[in-house]
Amino acid sequence: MPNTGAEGVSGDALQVAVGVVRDAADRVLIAQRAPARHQGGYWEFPGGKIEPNETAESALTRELAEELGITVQATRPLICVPHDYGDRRVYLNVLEVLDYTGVPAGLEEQPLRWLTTDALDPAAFPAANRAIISALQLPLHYVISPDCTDPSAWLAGLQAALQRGERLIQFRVRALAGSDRSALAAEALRRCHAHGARLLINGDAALARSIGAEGVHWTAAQLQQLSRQDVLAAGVSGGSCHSPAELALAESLGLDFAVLSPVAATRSHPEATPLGWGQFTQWVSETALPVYALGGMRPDDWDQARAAGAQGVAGISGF
Ligand SMILES: Nc1nc2c([nH]c(=O)n2[C@@H]2O[C@H](COP(=O)(O)OP(=O)(O)OP(=O)(O)O)[C@@H](O)[C@H]2O)c(=O)[nH]1
Ligand SMILES: [Mg+2]
Repeated sequence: MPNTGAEGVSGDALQVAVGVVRDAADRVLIAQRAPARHQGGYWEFPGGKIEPNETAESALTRELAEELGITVQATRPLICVPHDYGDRRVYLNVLEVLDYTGVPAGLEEQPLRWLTTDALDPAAFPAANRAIISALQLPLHYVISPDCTDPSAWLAGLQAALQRGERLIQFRVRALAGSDRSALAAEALRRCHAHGARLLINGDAALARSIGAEGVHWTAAQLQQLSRQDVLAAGVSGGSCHSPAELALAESLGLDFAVLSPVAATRSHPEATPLGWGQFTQWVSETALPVYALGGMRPDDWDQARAAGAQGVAGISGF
């Protein structure tokens, strides 16, 4: 996992290991921080400071034994979140606990709750946790639609993706205009909702609003012109990024996630120089946002993307 321990871009930030513990009903465990502690009163995911000789996983194993009385057996990185509280800079290394023994109990008298990920309200958590909650609510795949010349073939492709289990779709249709385009978007949204999937409209907040889509996918050019109000009004916001500066802008605008490309060479953008996983990992470690890897990705590449610090993979062909 990127940037665990005292080295790297996080500088002198306090390194913290944070765990997402699930029950058999797939609810996640949260605990309330005592009033006198840093960010006291807020709810948190259990965890604590990483000692100098520990990895994020070994620190989490120790903290969850101390705080909850459980034994962690297996973890997987979810997201890393750098955050500056003003009085303290933290770098949260968030791990999903895939397997544990024991029954979690509040051994430090902290109140505990189990919630579905949909029920997690960022306002109840420290500010850094907004990114963790976004990551928990976003799937491993982000499907970007191909352009549309034949609406019935296009809809059949969408239907196949939904039937395969895809749950986050970007409507990226530029070859149609006017009522043809809005009718296709409305039909796409209807089909998405029939499968519990969310639809983001590429570059067109007005269309998203008029059909009631979940949100907008902003182009890199649009990010340069946007305000935080535009982002708030859009619902769920994703954005296209190609550099650390664009990732920082997306984060400061309050987007929910970013897509960083191109990771590998692609036919759709032959002129662009691929980042490779090394550059990708470095840049992603510096942003709090969940980031999808785009460019030459296949659906099965999600675990390699996760290991590089990504939320998952995005793509058009093959998805
Ligand atoms: N455990 C945890 N810490 C978080 C979360 N979000 C967040 O910003 N933090 C910050 O991470 C820092 C370290 O966490 P901690 O206070 O649990 O550390 P710890 O268990 O070692 O506690 P201690 O200070 O009692 O020894 C705190 O500044 C806390 O505000 C979260 O979801 N879980
Ligand atoms: Mg703690």
